[in-house]
Amino acid sequence: MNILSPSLLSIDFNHIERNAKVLDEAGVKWFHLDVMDGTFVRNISFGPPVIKCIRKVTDSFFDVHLMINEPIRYIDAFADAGADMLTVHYEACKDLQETIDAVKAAGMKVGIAVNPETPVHWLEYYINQVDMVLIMSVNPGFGGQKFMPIALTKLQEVKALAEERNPELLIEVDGGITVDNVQDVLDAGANVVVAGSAVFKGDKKANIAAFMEKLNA
Ligand SMILES: O=C(CO)[C@@H](O)[C@H](O)COP(=O)(O)O
Ligand SMILES: [Co+2]
Repeated sequence: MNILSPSLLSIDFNHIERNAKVLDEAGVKWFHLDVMDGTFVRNISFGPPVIKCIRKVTDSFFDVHLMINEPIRYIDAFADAGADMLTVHYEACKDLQETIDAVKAAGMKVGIAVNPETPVHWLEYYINQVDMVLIMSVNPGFGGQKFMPIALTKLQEVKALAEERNPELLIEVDGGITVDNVQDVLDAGANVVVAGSAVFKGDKKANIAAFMEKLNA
């Protein structure tokens, strides 16, 4: 069963309660929450206080994508805000092992995110310690960018590694995913698909239904 994780970066925050309800009713079980610090990426989004507010309007699984330097500093704050999983960037952690251990110790699931230009061979040291690997298919920082095909090769590499060492691994892909290219990422090994603009532009319900059809085919 593949998972759709809509990126709330593209949601209308003026009507967060109503919009969260639309997602829940459309069968969405995960919310992808993009946290940006203006330093690791050239954009600032939101942090724990906003996540805490969203937590009040939904029981969905909170898949929190941390695009922040040294995320280890904020693990307890995100746990308190209601995060279910923290995904930290390989490129943003001084000590990845210590960060993974700290997320687990705080009672959350843990993922590692990898930028488009970062290779994935080193993942073999961590793959059986984490719940998810996130392959970025755009340079992180902004929604609405074009999908980078380099992600397909990396998804295949992660899938092969996971089959050997962690068959339960969630493999997420994030950036530029649409109903037209989602099949390619599923075929390459993704089982969790993030989509922001392709979900929230236009008719949300129809967009989600179109994604669900492909994800559950
Ligand atoms: O992490 C990021 C961007 O850095 C993503 O989660 C995007 O926000 C997804 O948006 P689309 O590319 O689907 O519009
Ligand atoms: Co993201």
